[in-house]
Amino acid sequence: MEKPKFKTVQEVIASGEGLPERYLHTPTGDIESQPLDAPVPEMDIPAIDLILLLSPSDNGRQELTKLHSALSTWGVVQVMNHGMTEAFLEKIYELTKQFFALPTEEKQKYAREIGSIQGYGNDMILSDDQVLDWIDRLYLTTYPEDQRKLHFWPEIPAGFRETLHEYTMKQQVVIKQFFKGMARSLELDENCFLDMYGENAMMDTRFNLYPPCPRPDKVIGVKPHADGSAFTLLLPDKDVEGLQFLKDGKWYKAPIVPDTILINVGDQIEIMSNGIYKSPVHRVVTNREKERISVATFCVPGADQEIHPVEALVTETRPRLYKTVKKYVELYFEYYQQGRRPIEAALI
Ligand SMILES: O=C(O)CCC(=O)C(=O)O
Ligand SMILES: [Fe+2]
Repeated sequence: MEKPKFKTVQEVIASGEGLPERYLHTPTGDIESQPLDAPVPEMDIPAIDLILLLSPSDNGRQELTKLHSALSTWGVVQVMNHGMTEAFLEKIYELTKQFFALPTEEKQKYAREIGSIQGYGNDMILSDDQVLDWIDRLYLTTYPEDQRKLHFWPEIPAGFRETLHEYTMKQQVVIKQFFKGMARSLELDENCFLDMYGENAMMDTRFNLYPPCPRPDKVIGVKPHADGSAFTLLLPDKDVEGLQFLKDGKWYKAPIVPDTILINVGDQIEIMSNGIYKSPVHRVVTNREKERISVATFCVPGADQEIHPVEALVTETRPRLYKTVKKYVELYFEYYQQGRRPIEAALI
């Protein structure tokens, strides 16, 4: 059950009352006890040419090898040749910035209702001791179109709705190509992931604002988590770093590569690939001076789809790791706010 809502981060700042205790992390004694703003090395992930992934040429095969290597280690790639122009991506960033810069009363028209995810505001608080994330967000289901709740879709700034619709349709193309590329990189039939993902798959887009934060050493933007999606398309801020991935117990920062889309594997591809492709734990740290913006789209299999390891990836040397799951995302949110990894519930 959701606890009462708290102010948005922008409202906390505007109130001038200082930093509420509810945002402060206390050291736990493990890796998380380092100051959150400790410098970390940059991760070494490739930029993948999306079109080449579907090409039978030698270059295409090399691209598949690159993809396989990145997804089986980091679980993350940057994608180029995704069919969206620099100007179009710029428009999405601008509209996001403009939305969050609107007066509170205007944004509150799209406020999230208690107990549900869609809309403007902050994430659900599920327990009294939940440490709050330094993030305001607008969360919208964008696909299929008949699932849209348009009363949450901002009418101001002008063009927001149309651009989000256009972005959704363009992402659809990328999603299909990426699923096929992943299947090919594992020497599977090109449609095998797409078939499991289902015709009734959904897309949710989350617009994120991380305002400047007075205590980046103790306050986190998004606490460590892995995504519950099949995979996630992310437009990270073009100038301000903050996204970090965990590998072998250490944090690494994601590089900023202009005009690429960052794609990270989510738990459901980890399950479908029988653990070969990793759903990486990641977090967002805050910045003292600069605000940060990002736009994440979660690709979620249809609610009646059974998600399980693809048969061809279960072998004598690689026994089946995961059970069959359905409606994984529902289970996910419960675990996430408790700081637990939902995928553990799917382990055999
Ligand atoms: O802001 C980011 O770069 C990442 C956000 C994220 O991990 C999420 O929304 O799941
Ligand atoms: Fe995430």
